[in-house]
Formats: sequence, structure tokens, C-alpha cells
Amino acid sequence: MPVSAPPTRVLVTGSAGFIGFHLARLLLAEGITVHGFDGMTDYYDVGLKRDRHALLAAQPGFSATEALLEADGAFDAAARAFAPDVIVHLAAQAGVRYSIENPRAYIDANIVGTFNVLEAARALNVDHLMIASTSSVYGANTQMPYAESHKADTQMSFYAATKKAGEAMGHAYAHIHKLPVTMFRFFTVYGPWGRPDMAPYKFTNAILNGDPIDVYNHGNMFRDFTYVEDLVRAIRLLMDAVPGGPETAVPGDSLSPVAPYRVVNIGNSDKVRLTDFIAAIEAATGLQATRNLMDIQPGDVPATWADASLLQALTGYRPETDITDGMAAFVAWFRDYYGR
Ligand SMILES: Cc1cn([C@H]2C[C@H](O)[C@@H](COP(=O)(O)OP(=O)(O)O[C@H]3O[C@H](CO)[C@@H](O)[C@H](O)[C@H]3O)O2)c(=O)[nH]c1=O
Repeated sequence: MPVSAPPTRVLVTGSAGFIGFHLARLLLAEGITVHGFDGMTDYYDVGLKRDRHALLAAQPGFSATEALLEADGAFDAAARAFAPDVIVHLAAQAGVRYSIENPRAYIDANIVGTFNVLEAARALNVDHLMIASTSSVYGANTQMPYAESHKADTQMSFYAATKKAGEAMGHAYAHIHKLPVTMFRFFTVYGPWGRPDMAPYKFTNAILNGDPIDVYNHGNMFRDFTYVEDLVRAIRLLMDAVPGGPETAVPGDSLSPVAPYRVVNIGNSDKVRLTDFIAAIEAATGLQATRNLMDIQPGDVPATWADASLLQALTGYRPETDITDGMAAFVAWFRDYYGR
């Protein structure tokens, strides 16, 4: 399939966030100039975000704007000043469970924020706009592994609903403005510098403290845990697989028939039982977890599992780090960063 010239200037939203930080680091190592845009919201420890940005700022080729995506004109001004070839939009209000408590935060960041990114990408006529969606959009689907061609109309959380809305908005802009858009569906991403609200961090922290861990659905859940370095490598490779007309289609493609737009799963293609994931943390820490068994939480999905064959067809690559190696790397980072 045709590929574009490698990008030289990439704008990354959410650059102080977990995935944005890893992606920016990978791009900088390749000699690409990166501008980060981040609102530094206090959904979790802002100190972690500042430390990620400080590491990026130590690299040549990195600059950043700190502003909220939904603030009037802020993203437009930063994007015009930087003039990117590619925008990777990772900034979001994340988290399944917090969307019950504070749904408006998801409208602001995920709907208004994504709209501002679409508008800037259209105005600047970028070569490729890449936007993060989530495996959570598969919602109540039971056909597994999840493929991009499956219907995804039964979201279980407001978070997932705002992400699905972002997909629809992206498709409409791709169609009307002939803007190449790739939408990623990420599957439970984890690894060093991970988010404090997610299970890898919460469980490791509690186990090292000797505190009990809250195990939802009595441990009877499955996740396709995807290692962050594999994920950002997949994003970088997809950057060169720009969606266009039918000549850019590959077998099993989700390419829209009316727009330069496709959705791509980025997942490990490995369904890990929650109890095996906990065992991986016990192995990495050398400690036994005390389990507080609980019911499934509202809005949660019991299982996710990616069909990653489209990613492989487009890039020749698929994530491969298993949960034992990935959690060992996470625990090593956690101990080093917090000195524990
Ligand atoms: C926080 C927490 C989680 N869990 C369970 C629920 C899940 O089966 C599994 C992983 O949970 P989390 O680490 O929160 O990840 P998950 O629910 O899959 O959601 C993540 O992955 C989604 C899909 O990529 C993202 O869109 C979300 O932003 C991200 O938070 O652990 C527990 O049993 N206890 C907990 O305290």
C-alpha cells in the first residue's frame, strides 16, 4: 500500500499524559520535531505530568503549550504557530468509572476538545490526523475478539459514548474536508509512567504498601493489556499508512467507502484474566496481594480482546510484550520513581 513521506513536525495533544509522553519520546529519538499540547488537569497527580514533560523538554526538538483543549482559540493558536504535518490527538478525559461522577468533564475534553482539534487540522490542512479512541466503544458486544468491522453501538459508559462520538465527528470531517483521519482503539495500555487511576498502578502501589486491592467482579474479568512501548511503535508505523481512496485499502480494512478514514485496533490480541494479571504483579514484587473481592462496577465491561490483524496488515507489526515482562518493567519503574 502507498505510504507517505515520514513526517518532520508532529503535534501531540496530551504530551504530559502517559501515552503522549511515550509517543513524543519515540518521535524525538527519530529526529522528528514535536510540539506538545497539554492542559495539565488534576484528574491525577500533576507532579507526574510535570516530570514527564521535564524529560521531554530535555530533548532537542521539543516545545510545548500548556492550555486546555476546550479553551477558546488556545489549540488553534498553538497549532498555527507550530504548523505540523501530522497531529496525534491523545488528550482526553480518560477513565471509565470517573465518567459517572463527572460526566461534564468528558463533554468538555472529549467532545469540545476534539472538535477544536478537528477544526485546526482542517484549517491547517494537515497530512494526517490521528485520534485516540478506546476498546470501550465495543461496549456490550460479546463477539470476540473485537474487530473494527463489528458494530459498536452499545457503549456502557459515558466515557465510551464520548469516544464513540469523537469517531463519528472524525468521520464527518474526513468526508466533508477530505482530511485523512486514522482513529485508534486502544486496549488497556500499561507500562512505566502509567496512570495512577488504572489497575497496574493502583494494585502495585497497594501491594507494596501491604494494603488490600479491590478486585472487581471477583476477579472474573479479562483485559487485553497492551504494553505502552508496543502501542507507540504501532502509532508511529500507522502514521505512514495514510488513509486515502480505495487504492489505500488492505485486506480486512475498515477504510470508509466515502472518506479517507479508518479505525484501527491497537491491542496485544491476548485475553488476560484479572487473576493472572494480579499474579504477574505478585511475581514482579515478590509479595502476596490481599484481595478485597467486589462486584463489577457500573459502566465496566467484563472483557476486552483485540483482533489486531488490520494493524498487522497496515504496518507489518503487532504488539507482543506479555503481561509478565510488561508488569516486571512497570514495577521496576514504579520502585525506582518512588524510591520504594
Ligand atoms: C482500577 C481497578 C480496576 N480493576 C479491574 C477492572 C479491569 O478488569 C482491569 C483493568 O482496569 P483499568 O486499569 O482501570 O483499565 P480499563 O477499565 O480496561 O480501562 C482502561 O482501558 C481503556 C481501554 O483502553 C481506556 O479507554 C481507559 O481510559 C483505561 O482506563 O482491572 C479492578 O479490579 N480494581 C481496580 O481498582
